[in-house]
Amino acid sequence: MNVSVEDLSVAYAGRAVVSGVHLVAGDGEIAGLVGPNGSGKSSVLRTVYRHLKPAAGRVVVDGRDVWDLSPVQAARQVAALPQERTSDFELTVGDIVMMGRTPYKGPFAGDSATDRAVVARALAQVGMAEARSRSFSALSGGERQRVLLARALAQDPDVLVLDEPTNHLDVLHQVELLALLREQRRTTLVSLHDLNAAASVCDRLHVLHRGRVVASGTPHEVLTPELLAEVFGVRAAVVEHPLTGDPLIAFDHRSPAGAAAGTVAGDVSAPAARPAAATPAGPPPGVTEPERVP
Ligand SMILES: Nc1ncnc2c1ncn2[C@@H]1O[C@H](COP(=O)(O)OP(=O)(O)OP(=O)(O)O)[C@@H](O)[C@H]1O
Repeated sequence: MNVSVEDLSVAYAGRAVVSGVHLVAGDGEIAGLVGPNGSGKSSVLRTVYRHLKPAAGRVVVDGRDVWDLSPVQAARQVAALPQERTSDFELTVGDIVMMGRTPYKGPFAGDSATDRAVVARALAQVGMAEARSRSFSALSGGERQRVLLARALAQDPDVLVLDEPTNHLDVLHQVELLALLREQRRTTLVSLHDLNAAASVCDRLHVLHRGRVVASGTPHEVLTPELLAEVFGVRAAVVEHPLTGDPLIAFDHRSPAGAAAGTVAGDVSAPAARPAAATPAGPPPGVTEPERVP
């Protein structure tokens, strides 16, 4: 099932933070949203999982604007792992994941055998089957994250929306979560700060900068040293991953992009300049000049 975000604008209390955004996730594709802090990734995703109404534009799933659907229809189509965290801390892990079955239950209906089987499967998929009776509040941040992903999977949606799903996860659990996403073959929109993770898991990337999409394409097309300098303000080489062939970004953790001039390579004592992205000189090839959102 296709998702397309068309000419989307988002505002908080009248202040526009996202403007004129177009992006797509094709049927069964994983589309990644990447961009610096505050670039608008969560705001875009909130409009897809109906947490936030667009100021303008549409979010179209399978040909229909999600904002025209009933809450139950929308919940069967789109499930989210949001950044807003649940406050239902007194519930057990099983209770939390069972919430994902709500769109399939009649009023006052109990849990069916199917509901229980789906919940058990979702917990097993995220490696939390043993924790089913534990209190959600007693879990670590990473464990909670995996339980909330299980809740989204139990919702059996056509479209998954995941806002920073690898937050709090150790590296093995990050790898497992990304592998699980790939296995799902569900249309997925995911925001990720880890660009190497995004390069390996996403079929398509959309780069947000100051509330606008400045580049879209495959990870190979999008993740260039020029874009990384311009948008993220970092110096990096992009090489081929020796194990997977995916783009592998080797960041220069010693100095930001703007510090290159006058800095002796390897001399960490040299003073660092401000990142280039703070005062962009012009767009790199293939990158549309980002405009400031008023
Ligand atoms: N609830 C809110 N009320 C007011 N402003 C908000 C709210 N949420 C986000 N913003 C503002 O909107 C802009 C975009 O924020 P958003 O969270 O969408 O960015 P992001 O790319 O997801 O950032 P991050 O990578 O830091 O999570 C920021 O300037 C932020 O301060």
